Amino acid sequence: MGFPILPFFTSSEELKTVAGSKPYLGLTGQALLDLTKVSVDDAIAFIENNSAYKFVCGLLGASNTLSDDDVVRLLNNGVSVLFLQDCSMAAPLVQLGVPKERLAVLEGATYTCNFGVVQKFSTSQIVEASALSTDKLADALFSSLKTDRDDKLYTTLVVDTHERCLGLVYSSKESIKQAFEQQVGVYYSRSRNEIWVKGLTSGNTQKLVNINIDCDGDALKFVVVQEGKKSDFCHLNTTSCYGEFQQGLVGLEGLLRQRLENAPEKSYTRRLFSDPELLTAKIKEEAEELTEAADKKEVAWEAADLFYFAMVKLVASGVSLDDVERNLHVKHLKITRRKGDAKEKFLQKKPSEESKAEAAAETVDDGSISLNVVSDQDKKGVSEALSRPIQKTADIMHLVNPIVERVRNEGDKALLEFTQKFDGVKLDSPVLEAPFPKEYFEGLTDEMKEALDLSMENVRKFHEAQLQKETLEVVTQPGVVCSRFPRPIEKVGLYIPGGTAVLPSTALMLGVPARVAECQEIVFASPPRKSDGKVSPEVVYVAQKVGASKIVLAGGAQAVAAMAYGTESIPKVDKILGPGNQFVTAAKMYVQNDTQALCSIDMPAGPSEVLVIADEKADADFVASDLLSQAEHGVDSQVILVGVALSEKKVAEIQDAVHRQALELPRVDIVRKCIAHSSIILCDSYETAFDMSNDYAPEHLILQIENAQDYVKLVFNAGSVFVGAYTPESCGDYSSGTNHTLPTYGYARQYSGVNTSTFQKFITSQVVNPQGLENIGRAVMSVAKVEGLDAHRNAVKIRMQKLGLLPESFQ
Ligand SMILES: NC(=O)c1ccc[n+]([C@@H]2O[C@H](COP(=O)([O-])OP(=O)(O)OC[C@H]3O[C@@H](n4cnc5c(N)ncnc54)[C@H](O)[C@@H]3O)[C@@H](O)[C@H]2O)c1
Ligand SMILES: N[C@H](CO)Cc1c[nH]c[nH+]1
Ligand SMILES: [Zn+2]
Repeated sequence: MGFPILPFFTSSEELKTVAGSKPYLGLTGQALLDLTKVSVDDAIAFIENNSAYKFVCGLLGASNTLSDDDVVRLLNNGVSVLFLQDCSMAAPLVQLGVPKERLAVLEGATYTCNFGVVQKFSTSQIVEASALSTDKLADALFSSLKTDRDDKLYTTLVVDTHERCLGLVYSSKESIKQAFEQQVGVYYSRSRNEIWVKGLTSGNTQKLVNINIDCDGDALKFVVVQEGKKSDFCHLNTTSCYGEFQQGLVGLEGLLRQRLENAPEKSYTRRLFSDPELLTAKIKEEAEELTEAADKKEVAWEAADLFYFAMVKLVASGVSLDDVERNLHVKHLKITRRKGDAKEKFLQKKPSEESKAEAAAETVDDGSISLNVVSDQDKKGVSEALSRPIQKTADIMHLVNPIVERVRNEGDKALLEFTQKFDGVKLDSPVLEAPFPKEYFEGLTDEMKEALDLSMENVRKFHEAQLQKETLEVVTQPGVVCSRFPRPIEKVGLYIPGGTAVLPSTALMLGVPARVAECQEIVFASPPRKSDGKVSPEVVYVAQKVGASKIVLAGGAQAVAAMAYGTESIPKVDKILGPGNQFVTAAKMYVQNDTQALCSIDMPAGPSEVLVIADEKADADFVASDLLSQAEHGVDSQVILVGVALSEKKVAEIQDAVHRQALELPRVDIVRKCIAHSSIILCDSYETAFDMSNDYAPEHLILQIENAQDYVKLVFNAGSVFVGAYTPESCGDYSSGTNHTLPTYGYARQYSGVNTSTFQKFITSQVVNPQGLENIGRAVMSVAKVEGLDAHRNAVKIRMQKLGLLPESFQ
């Protein structure tokens, strides 16, 4: 259950003064810092200097003003959980790499923490530290505590700071109050029937460190430091009421502390304390022996030796095991980890690929923009490298479902509200009707028109060639003619992303084939610009050219919902197509599954990704430029280089080119985050490289290898392939003629990218004449019989009997 009050520190000043003047606040073990007012440095200093507060949380303001770096710094330096006032604040933090369980979102009037302990904090339990007193803390405790004992005492477990049980005692309300006031172990003695200040007579007093309640509120736990000469808890002069503890690390620490004070002059421990060189040598020696130990017994033996000498070092340096454990705890809270590579001098030379990968990895130690390097022999590493940086479906759906539901139920009103919330634009109407007003084309240059026209023409040529117009006809048996004919999907909704970049190219990639397929109504949707609430003139130009009837001025899940269900001003469409971020993709998947929406989608086309297969002959600059062209799309994009027999030198050249080119890009911050979850995988053969690629099923596959065209036959899963050194992926993004709306997340295993048939459906028909019925009728009847579907059978039997194709007596 935890302590029922969360002291709230509302300023840096308060942190310094109140925490010092009210040491009893530390007994709660927890604190919430207002991160809109407490500086990051002060928050970290507070955690470092106040070890009593083991569970320190931070409250982010409704619109988080902390930079990503500050958030990471806080979590890496001991902040356990971030309290969020609004659920929409969670997604960007999760994207940043903050684990979900480290976020407590305000729901109703309660923050729920699921990290370390499961604890719900209602806003009434979050109380300003300056307003708290020992009485208030005790009263809050009493309101959560219960006892079923006749004497109304509370069962109290006493443990030391290593959570080892010292004994079981009882507390009364008065003893608890005194414990708060004095911060020492005060209980209630049942035998003497009076308040019992532990150690008052024996001298074995206790410093009280923490008070806590168990999960169902019927037992207290006091964490204490046993003080006094022998540090015994039990009246039988043993450390605990269950006897002495086993001589583990804590016992060794105690023993060495005593030895530090009184070890005989010539004893070995004394020598160690007074000869730092000897101690250093012993630690190294034992560490080496541990690395060489082979069987379990040997490893345990050598580890114990190493711990012994390490403990001598701790005691000699005045460092306690508590300090080490606190350090481990803060490290456990870190959300970014060091690479963990060993220093050069400790590395033994290793052969071949593995060493190549490690050597290459070492170049990324310093904030440079470079990819993680793994060898294909490292199966776990490869699997991690190829896992996509996306949120779990359940998590993203949790955010998207309420948006879709609200737009579905409240139409334009909800749509306009979400546009204001997520895109920062307040609009009067969510839709722009064709013919589009002149002012929407302002800023469009002739050069841009020409570029768009050229791209549209190439996309038209390639997609028109794909158009299936003819009716397919096959005579399966004499008298049985089967056919299939295409029809355009009537109303299509085309989503054009506009979050971090405006993509008029997507408008043409979707609009042109919709036009080629002769869809009757084309509706565009794209997020409006913050500056003036319009969409870019390039998007409007394409909309006009392909004959779109409307542009929905909205983005994200809300735009998808509006087109799927329709609103007062937006028509419901039959199919939604187009790429987008995780919210857009999740909303498309939602509406596709809702039979009430009656709306299909093209495919899951989420954050862009590319896999480049390169060999030693590849140009490092070309490879780097292709990786970066997809990395700049978004922080959740991923780029992978599979290197076939690459030399160390080549890997270094590529890393160097990535770094150099990235620094020149305006979107370097996005690139940096994308590259952080992107990798180079080193392998020996083209076959292995293609196996890996087929397994990953990338949206884009680039082949920068010798005789690239010959290897296309090895491609089984990919959205679109870019063959040879002079085929950058950007050509497909804009102008070559292929479509750039492609399956991501590995869905290239089962989906094709957008093509002309994506805008069509195919209807089959058949004609059966008497001769045909004679040829297939008996088969139909037999199968219908075995299925027990007599009406099916009758429909054939009646006809065949009238035609005289069956005897009258046929049953
Ligand atoms: N697979 C493909 O074929 C393909 C093609 C082009 C682009 N893309 C990808 O499309 C994506 C475009 O993403 P984008 O973000 O730039 O634009 P977007 O238009 O897809 O998304 C922007 C919208 O997301 C919504 N949003 C943002 N934060 C939100 C939050 N916290 N909660 C709810 N909704 C929120 C807002 O409504 C905003 O309008 C990129 O990842 C890019 O890589 C993919
Ligand atoms: N590469 C993206 C598809 O993943 C499409 C795009 C549009 N503009 C630039 N690129
Ligand atoms: Zn692109």
